Amino acid sequence: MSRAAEDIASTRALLRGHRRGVLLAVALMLLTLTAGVGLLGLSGGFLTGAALTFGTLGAFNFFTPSAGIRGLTLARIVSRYLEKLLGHDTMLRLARDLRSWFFARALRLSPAQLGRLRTGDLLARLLDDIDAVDGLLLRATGPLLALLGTGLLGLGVAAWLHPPSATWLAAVGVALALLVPARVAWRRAAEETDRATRKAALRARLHELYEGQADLAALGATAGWLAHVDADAAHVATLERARRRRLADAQALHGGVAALGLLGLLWSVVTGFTAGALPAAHAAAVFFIAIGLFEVWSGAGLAWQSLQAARASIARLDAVAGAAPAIVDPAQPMAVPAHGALRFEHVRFAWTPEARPVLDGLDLTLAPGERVAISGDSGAGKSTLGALLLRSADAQTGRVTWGGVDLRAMTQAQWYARLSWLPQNAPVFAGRVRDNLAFGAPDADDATLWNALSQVRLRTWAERIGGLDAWVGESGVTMSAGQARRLALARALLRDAPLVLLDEPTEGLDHDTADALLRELPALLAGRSLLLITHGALPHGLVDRHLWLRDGRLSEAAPAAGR
Ligand SMILES: Nc1ncnc2c1ncn2[C@@H]1O[C@H](COP(=O)(O)OP(=O)(O)OP(=O)(O)O)[C@@H](O)[C@H]1O
Repeated sequence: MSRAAEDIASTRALLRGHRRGVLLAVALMLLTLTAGVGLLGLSGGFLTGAALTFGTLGAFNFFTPSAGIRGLTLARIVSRYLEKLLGHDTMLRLARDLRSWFFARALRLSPAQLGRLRTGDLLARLLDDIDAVDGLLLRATGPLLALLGTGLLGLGVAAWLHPPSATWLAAVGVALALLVPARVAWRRAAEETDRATRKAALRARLHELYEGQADLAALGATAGWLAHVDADAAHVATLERARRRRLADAQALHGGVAALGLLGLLWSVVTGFTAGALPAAHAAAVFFIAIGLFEVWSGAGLAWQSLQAARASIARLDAVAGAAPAIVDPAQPMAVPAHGALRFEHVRFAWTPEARPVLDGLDLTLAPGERVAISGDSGAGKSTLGALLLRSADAQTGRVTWGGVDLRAMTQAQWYARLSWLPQNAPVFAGRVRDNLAFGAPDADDATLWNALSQVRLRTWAERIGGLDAWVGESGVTMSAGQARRLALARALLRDAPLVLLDEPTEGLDHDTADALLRELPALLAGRSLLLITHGALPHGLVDRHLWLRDGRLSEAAPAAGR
């Protein structure tokens, strides 16, 4: 792609960027089809002419048509070869660019925006919908243009040889051009959208079956889930069958109309011949051109169907890729100090316009180097506060500032460089221990990585499994929950950022390990500010202030027992 992927606003705009390759492939397609039809017409005319002048070959121009046949044969072979080569190359480039573009556009959206989509649905857009779209130009619009072009050329030659036959042929062509799309595509847009949506739902359900396999098995719910998968699959199969039936109907319709068309044409050329208006060789040429055109036009049904499917998929891709991101970088970001106080000023935030505000007039100041813990009932809004800090969403009123600069006045990259974060469900990635530690601090040497492991009490574990280059499985399957949590904590602490946000850092750890880690945390932070979200009891001296989140605001007073 010549432009930055994320600047292209729609699927069609991205497709337009490939128009040169596509136009060339369509031109080659047109040349191949036209050479095929021309070959059939010329051979038919030539054989008929040669047969009728049998024994008087001296009077028959043998050389011009046979040179034409050789020329068309060669042209057809070469253009077909180039068309396949170029067509596939263009399609693969389109598929590549569509995928990276869609991915880049989806990544611009905030986690809250993306979170509204099921992962399986996103996957379906990335795979099935892009499959339907990458062939749009070469399976749908390209062939339709080529069929039209070959048709017009064929009709032109027929009109030159015998205008009445060309008129009849054009009438049959118009009938086919109306009847075939009417059968496969007319008023089918909603069905194509439904088919794409159902396929995505099936993929999402299968993805969730795979992800939740252990829980479903433990709850004895696998059979029920599989029944849903079967029902979804049956629905998709019904839609696919209906689609294939429509295509088969259209082919049958095409065959019937073409057969009648040929009979009519035969009558027309025979009449022309017997009236002396049409030499036999020309009559045969017109007849064979018609056969060639009907053969070529038989691809129209599939092309129309592909066009409909691609349109539905374009709409699905644009629904994600065309969405405006909730968080955008300012055009002229302000300079941001390396260190400063973090401030929430009268922040009010609701996840949706209809929902009650989770944070309602919240104020908080975290001085440089200060350590503050925030607790509250489940659902009180602690993670929401973290989400605003991470800019997954922005406050509806009030503001969050760092060193006096509103977070919205700086770029996300500027802000993230100042923040280190341990989320509640911190991922462990399939890869080496080293990879899992170092992606927030890529320049850290081995000694620093080992030190980080020691700080979170994972050194012995790491030595036992083979050191920094040992492999850990996806989602930490080769680790205990506590080990995975500590690995993620080590990663957060390794990052050289002035503000550390830890969301339940000791979740999953036994009491003694948790207590020891928390006691050591101030030394590990080495003067960095800490915002600690926690449910648990805190050892003395860990934080400077312990605040409670209730009714959307923070207060120093712990809730009364029994609340
Ligand atoms: N992405 C989201 N979209 C819509 N609503 C959300 C979202 N995240 C949280 N909420 C809602 O916001 C409210 C506060 O949730 P939040 O996760 O911030 O609470 P919490 O204090 O962190 O709870 P817990 O201690 O159980 O983790 C809840 O009512 C929750 O349903």
